[in-house]
Amino acid sequence: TVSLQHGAHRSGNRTDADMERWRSHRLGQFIHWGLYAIPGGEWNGKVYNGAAEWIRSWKEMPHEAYDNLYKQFNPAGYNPQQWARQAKDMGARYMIITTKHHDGFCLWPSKYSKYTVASTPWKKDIIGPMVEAYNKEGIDVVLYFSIIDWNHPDWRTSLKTKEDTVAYGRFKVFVKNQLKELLTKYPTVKGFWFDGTWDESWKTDGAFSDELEQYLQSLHPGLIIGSRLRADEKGARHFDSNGRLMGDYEQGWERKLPEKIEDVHHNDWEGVMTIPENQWGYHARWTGHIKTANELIEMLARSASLGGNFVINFGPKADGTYRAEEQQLAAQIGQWMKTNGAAIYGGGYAGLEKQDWGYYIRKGNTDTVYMVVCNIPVSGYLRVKIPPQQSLQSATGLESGQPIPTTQTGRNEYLLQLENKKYDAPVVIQLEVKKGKERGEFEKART
Ligand SMILES: COc1ccc([C@@H]2N[C@@H](C)[C@@H](O)[C@H]2O)cc1
Repeated sequence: TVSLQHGAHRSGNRTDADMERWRSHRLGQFIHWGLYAIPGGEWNGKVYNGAAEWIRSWKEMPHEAYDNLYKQFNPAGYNPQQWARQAKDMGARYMIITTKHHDGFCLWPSKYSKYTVASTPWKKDIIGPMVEAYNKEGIDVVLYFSIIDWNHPDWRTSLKTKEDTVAYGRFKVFVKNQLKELLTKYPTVKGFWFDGTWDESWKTDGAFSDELEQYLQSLHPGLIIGSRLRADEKGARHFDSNGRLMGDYEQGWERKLPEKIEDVHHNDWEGVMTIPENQWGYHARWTGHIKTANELIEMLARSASLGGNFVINFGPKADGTYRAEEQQLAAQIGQWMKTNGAAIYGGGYAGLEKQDWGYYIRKGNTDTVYMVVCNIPVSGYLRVKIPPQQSLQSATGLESGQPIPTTQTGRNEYLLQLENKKYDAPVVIQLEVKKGKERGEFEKART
C-alpha cells in the first residue's frame, strides 16, 4: 500500500443512524430539472441526440442562446406538493434534486451568483418549497451539486497557466460558499450528490476535496456524501490508490447495476437509472428503449439484493409538470410497492446462492428472506438452496398470505411450487430461514 494523506479515512460501512436510515430507504427518486427543460432536446427545429441536460455543449445550440434561456424560466405548473405526493405514491423514501447542474444555473437564490432563479420571471426559490413538501411527506432530500460550472468565469477544466490556478482558487472558494449556503438554507437535507468531478482541475487537488468533505461533515454531522466527490492526492477517484472506497457509499453505478456481490464488495452503494436509455433532463422526443415498470422493479430488487439503493430519474418539463409516461410509471411502481415494499425497504444481501428465478433479499439481520420472483419457471418449481447450518422453516406468498407447497429434494435443497396462473408483475415469497442446526418442518417429513 502507498501512504496517503487524502485517501479513504474509514474502511467498512458507516453504522451510524443517518447511514442506517439511508441504507433502509432502498428506493429513491432523482429529479433533473433546470433550464435545459426549456429546449427539451430540440433547437431551431433540430433534435439533439445527446442527453438533454447537455444541450449547451451541442454545436447547434449557440452558448449565447442557451445562456439567455433563464429569461424564459417561469414554471406555472410547478407544484412541489403534487411532486412530493407522486413520489410518496411511488414509494420513494428519498429524493435527489439538481440544485445546480453543469450549466451553473442555480434553482435556489444563491447570493454568490447572478445566474439563479432570482433573475428569472419566476423569481422565487424552487428548492426551499420542494424540500419542505418532500419532508412533509416523510421523504428525505439529498442535493445534487455539479462541481463543473460552465457559467462561472473562474471554472477551469485544467490548470495550464498561473492565471488558471488563481482563477480556479477563487472558484473553489465559490464552491465552498455555495455548499455552505445550501446547508444553511436547507438544514433538513441528508446529503450531497456530487457530479462533474472528473476534470484535471478537480482531480489534481485531492487535499481540497478531502478538506471540503470534512468541512461539510463538520457543518452538518451525519451528512451522506458518495464516492464521486473526492480524488486522493494521486488523482484516484471513488477508490483511493490503495483500492479503498472513499466517501460513504460507492456512487459509480450510473445507468448500470452490479451483477453479483463481489462487484460491490459488501460496500454500501447506489445505482441511479434513467427511464429512457440516456436522458436525465426533459427531452421532448424519447427514443430507444423506454423501461417498463416491471424492468424498473426488477432493477430495484436486484439492487436491494446486493445491498444497494436504486434511484429512478424523472425529468419534469419546463412548465413544472411531468410527462405522462413518468406519471404512469410512478403509479405502477407505487402499486407494486404498496403490496411488496416489505421485501425492499430495509432489505439487503441475503447470503443465499442466487437462482435463475430472481433475487433473495434479507430483511436486516433477521431470519426473514424474501424471494422476488421475476422469471416465472415453465416447470412451475422454484429451486431454493439454503446454506449448510441453516434450515428452511417456512415459505409464504407475501400477497396471498398462503403457504407455498415445498418439498425438500436434498440436504439443503428445496423445490417451491408456484401457483399456476398469469403473473403480470414480479411475485414475492417470504421465507423464514433459521441459522443453526434446528431441523425445519419440511425436514421432519423426510426422516
Ligand atoms: C459521460 O459523461 C457524463 C457526464 C455527466 C453525466 C451526468 N451525470 C448524470 C447523473 C446526469 O446529471 C448527467 O448529466 C453523465 C455522463
